[in-house]
Amino acid sequence: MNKNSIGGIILAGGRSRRFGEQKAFVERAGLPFYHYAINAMKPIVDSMVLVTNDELIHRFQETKPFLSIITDVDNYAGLGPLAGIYSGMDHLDAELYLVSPIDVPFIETSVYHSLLNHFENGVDAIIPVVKGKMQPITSIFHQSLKSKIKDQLDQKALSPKQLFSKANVRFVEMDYDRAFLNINYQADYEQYVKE
Ligand SMILES: Nc1nc2c(ncn2[C@@H]2O[C@H](COP(=O)(O)OP(=O)(O)OP(=O)(O)O)[C@@H](O)[C@H]2O)c(=O)[nH]1
Repeated sequence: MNKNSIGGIILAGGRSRRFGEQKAFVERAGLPFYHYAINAMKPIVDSMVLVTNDELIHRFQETKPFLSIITDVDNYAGLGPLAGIYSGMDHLDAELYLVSPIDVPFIETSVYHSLLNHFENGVDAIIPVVKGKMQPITSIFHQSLKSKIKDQLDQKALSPKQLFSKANVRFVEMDYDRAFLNINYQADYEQYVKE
């Protein structure tokens, strides 16, 4: 793939311990959650990768040709969202990466369009802040962060906050209501998703 392109990374290697069953396959309006992440990015990206784990990979095989399904690179498997982002960057060569978890069933393409408006040369990441809370994995990462993420993973420093302290990050206040709503517990599902 060319440089100066936009890739999509869908983080799908979590264990859903709090939810109690795999969140990716829970449905909103008849569509599994992870499809909302795919659909939000699809109009913008040149290609996309979904990064999961050995246990789940077979369950994602029905998806589309523009989407690669991979697992975290061996050394960092299961180390959290940064491991997934690194693995996605390693698989897809792009300049910018739109990143999404699989538990945001109201995510919209407009979120990514708005974030992209804040990109300029030298920016390493564009991170939304919604109601005062940073949303590090519904965000945009520049390829310049790949080696810094690798350094962090090597040191088992797994927090995005630590990464951002070493990078040129643009934090963008956003006032979306549901787009960033992430479903961690069954109670969240009952309250916000179930119709
Ligand atoms: N590729 C990859 N994705 C991950 C990893 N850990 C978490 N994720 C994904 O990152 C997103 C946010 O993770 P969490 O909300 O903590 O999800 P989780 O780990 O499944 O949930 P809990 O077990 O309840 O903490 C979700 O889309 C997860 O699937 C990982 O080690 N590798």
